[in-house]
Amino acid sequence: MLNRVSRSFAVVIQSLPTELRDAVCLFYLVLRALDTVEDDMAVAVDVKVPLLRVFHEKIYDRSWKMSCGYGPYVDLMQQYPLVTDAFLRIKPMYQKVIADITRRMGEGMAEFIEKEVLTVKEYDLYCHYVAGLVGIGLSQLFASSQLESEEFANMEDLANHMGLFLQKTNIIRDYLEDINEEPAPRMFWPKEVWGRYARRLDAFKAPENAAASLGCLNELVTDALRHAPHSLAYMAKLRNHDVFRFCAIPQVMAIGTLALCYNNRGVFTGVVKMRRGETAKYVQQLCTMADLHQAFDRFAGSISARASELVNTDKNAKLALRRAAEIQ
Ligand SMILES: CC(C)(C)CN1C(=O)[C@@H](CC(=O)N[C@@H](CC(=O)O)C(=O)O)O[C@H](c2cccc3ccccc23)c2cc(Cl)ccc21
Repeated sequence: MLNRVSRSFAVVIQSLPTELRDAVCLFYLVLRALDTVEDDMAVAVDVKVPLLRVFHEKIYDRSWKMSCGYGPYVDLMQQYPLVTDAFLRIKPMYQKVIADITRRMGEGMAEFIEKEVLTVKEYDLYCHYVAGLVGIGLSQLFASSQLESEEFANMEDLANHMGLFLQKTNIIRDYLEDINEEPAPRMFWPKEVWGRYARRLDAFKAPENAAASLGCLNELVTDALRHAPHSLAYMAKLRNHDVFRFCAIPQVMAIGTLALCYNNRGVFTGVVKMRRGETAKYVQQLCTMADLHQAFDRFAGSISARASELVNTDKNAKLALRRAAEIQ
């Protein structure tokens, strides 16, 4: 099931120590199911909101399943009792972490079903709900398994930054995929930012708005870079090699994707993704904090180089230079 819903990440989960692998795998599948409910536009709001809020109880109910979702997730939802059977077999202390995060995330998603992301504060709050909480839950699983120290049971701030870094990168990268979504695109770019560059968010697709689209894109990439030093601080505390790789690989992919996106019109015309060859290289060679700093330095350096060329035309270029310097 896991292999069908994720590509490279499934490999990374499977390299976790046995003690954690099943718990993290189930955490991922429970979150995927919750995300499938949130994303399914065919589910009426007055059904979806209560379901998001009660989902943390459904994950204990062997009879629960649902016909919703798209692509590989339809199977996941139809065969959900398989996930529940496995969930009920892991240790109760792991079940509790997963259920508590699912409850907090479901509440947060329900809050945003009928609310647009307007301010950067709401942008951070939405990303906290859908990704920051994942980091908080993973940290609690790491602590409970005793593969990492007790301090991870209570590291909400740094764990939250880990999630925001990944989620903001996805939101920035997926502009075109999200804006072309039928029937109603759900956009998460904060209006407080894009509203200073255009009257409508879809205006960035038009070539005549290229300069405005790049100004907005660069500001959002610069905002996402804010989280990188905290992600590095979080990962520096990890002691288990497999847990470190599990956390570090998505973070390196994220800063690599941000470097690719910076000042790149490709974000508005096609799909911007790191090449498989490049990602494979990071999956192989990422072992130590030195490797991690080297990877972050490389991508932060690439953003610095381009930002320094924009200092005279892009009002955020100086801030981008400062943010990148904090990382190097
Ligand atoms: C929204 C998200 C960023 C949390 C999704 N998320 C991640 O992005 C995956 C990576 C992933 O799914 N990559 C996709 C590629 C892609 O989506 O572009 C793949 O198929 O390889 O990693 C995260 C993830 C991994 C390790 C540590 C984390 C700390 C805080 C928050 C999330 C953390 C994840 C861990 C768990 Cl348990 C559940 C979900 C996630």
